[in-house]
Amino acid sequence: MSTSSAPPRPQLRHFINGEFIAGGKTFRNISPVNGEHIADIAEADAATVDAAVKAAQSAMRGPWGRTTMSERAAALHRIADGIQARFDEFVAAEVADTGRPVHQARTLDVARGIANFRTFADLARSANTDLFQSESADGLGALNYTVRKPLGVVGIISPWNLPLLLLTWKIAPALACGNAVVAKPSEESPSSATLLAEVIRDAGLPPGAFNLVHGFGGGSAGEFLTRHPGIDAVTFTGESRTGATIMKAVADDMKEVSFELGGKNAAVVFADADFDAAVAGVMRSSFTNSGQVCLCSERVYVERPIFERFVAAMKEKTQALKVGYPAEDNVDMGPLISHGHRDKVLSYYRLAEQEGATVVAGGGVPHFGDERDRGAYVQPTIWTGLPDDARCVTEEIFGPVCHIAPFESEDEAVRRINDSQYGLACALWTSDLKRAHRVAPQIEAGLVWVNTWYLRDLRTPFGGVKQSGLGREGGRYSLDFYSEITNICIKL
Ligand SMILES: NC(=O)c1ccc[n+]([C@@H]2O[C@H](COP(=O)([O-])OP(=O)(O)OC[C@H]3O[C@@H](n4cnc5c(N)ncnc54)[C@H](O)[C@@H]3O)[C@@H](O)[C@H]2O)c1
Ligand SMILES: O=C/C=C/C=C(\O)C(=O)O
Repeated sequence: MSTSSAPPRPQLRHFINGEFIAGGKTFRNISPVNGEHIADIAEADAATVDAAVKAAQSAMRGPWGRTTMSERAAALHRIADGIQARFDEFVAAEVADTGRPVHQARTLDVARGIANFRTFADLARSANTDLFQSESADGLGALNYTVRKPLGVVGIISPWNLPLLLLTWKIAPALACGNAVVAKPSEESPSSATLLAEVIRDAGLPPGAFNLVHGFGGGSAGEFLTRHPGIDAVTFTGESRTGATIMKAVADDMKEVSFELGGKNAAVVFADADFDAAVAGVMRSSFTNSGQVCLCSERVYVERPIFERFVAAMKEKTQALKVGYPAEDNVDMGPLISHGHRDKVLSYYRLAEQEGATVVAGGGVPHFGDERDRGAYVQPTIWTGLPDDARCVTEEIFGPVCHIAPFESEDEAVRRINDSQYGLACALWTSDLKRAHRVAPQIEAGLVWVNTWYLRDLRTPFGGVKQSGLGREGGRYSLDFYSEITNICIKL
């Protein structure tokens, strides 16, 4: 087809001080479904990031810095209304960038984008602060109370795996607490963030309250943002090693940081579990979003008496997964985010065989015989037979793959689950709730689900331990992170 008849590709621009601006350099947005060039994205240089930070600082000195909590809550609800009104456009944006199933984009990604704004609008409006009636030497006492004030300008850096969900998970509380924001989405998933900037503009936030810059990490927009002296706090979601790099970048300025990092999460299935529920749950926690969720289970431990039966059941269901186009009926899995990420995942597929794995299912690339063969698809994969110290059992792969191993006792399972540099999430399957209450607190992780996975109450603390993160966000934990808290003592 002649390119002259092809529709013009979208040009995705930065959003600074209430206006969309193009940058000098651009980079390509490539579809992971068929490898086509679908958009061009402006790449922010240091001057562009500086303009965004200065716009945010100016907003803090202007109308946005003088808003009340109620005014901000109303603004967040208007943003949620705006996403709702353009729901299908947000779905299309997420699907174009990531190739995910349309039904997932609808029921998870965009739905949570709306929920994030509504949750923090309501939380901010209803949140209390502390008050203590204190004793004093003269017996007359004192009152101690706290006030929350904005941090100032918050730099938000987000990943590509749940683009809108994870970006709004940070933007909503940051704005609710009265901060101004400069956000940089992943270079792999710029589209829904750009649409969000339109919605925020149309919701009437003052210029500079929210700013969006596109680009890469080191030596590009991400690093320019974290190193900018006008940034008061950085909230980052991404790989652990990136978190360490950012921590070094902000150390001299002692900026507040919140890190949501990598994981090598375990699922543990006891023999007394509801077998079918556990199989269905581990299928979800292994293959949702092509395994590209930080909470996914790449390590599965199954109590010996049901191990063979469990592996057979997982094999059957994994081989039955429908891998295909985002809009196909009943599609279970789309491609990975990019050809580069696919090459990383396939390198682990090869490594597993070198490390001695038994490939129970998958292990390669599906063949479609059409344009999808130019996409970033891999087969959902199951391994057994690897030792706990195998790289495929210790390193985060971030793809549709899990290793299943048997265990003999509860104590052994806990020891092996905790033998990891990561500590983000764990899914525990048992019908014995005394066991659940006994085992869950022993797990070195920020999040433990029992007889479910990725059931989210946005008021709860969310975050990881060890290499999986620093701090907690969610509910009042977000309000505390995105606020400066002052304690005031009044002598009576
Ligand atoms: N714990 C969580 O809640 C959570 C959630 C989602 C994803 N993740 C993790 O994120 C990773 C996948 O996402 P990814 O590949 O986008 O991660 P990544 O670390 O490669 O990139 C994340 C973001 O950081 C930016 N960045 C990269 N280097 C930077 C630097 N030096 N300075 C500033 N910014 C920089 C990128 O441009 C991107 O916007 C996985 O490890 C996954 O476990 C964790
Ligand atoms: O890929 C990681 C998913 C993180 C999810 C959240 O932060 C959330 O559900 O709020």
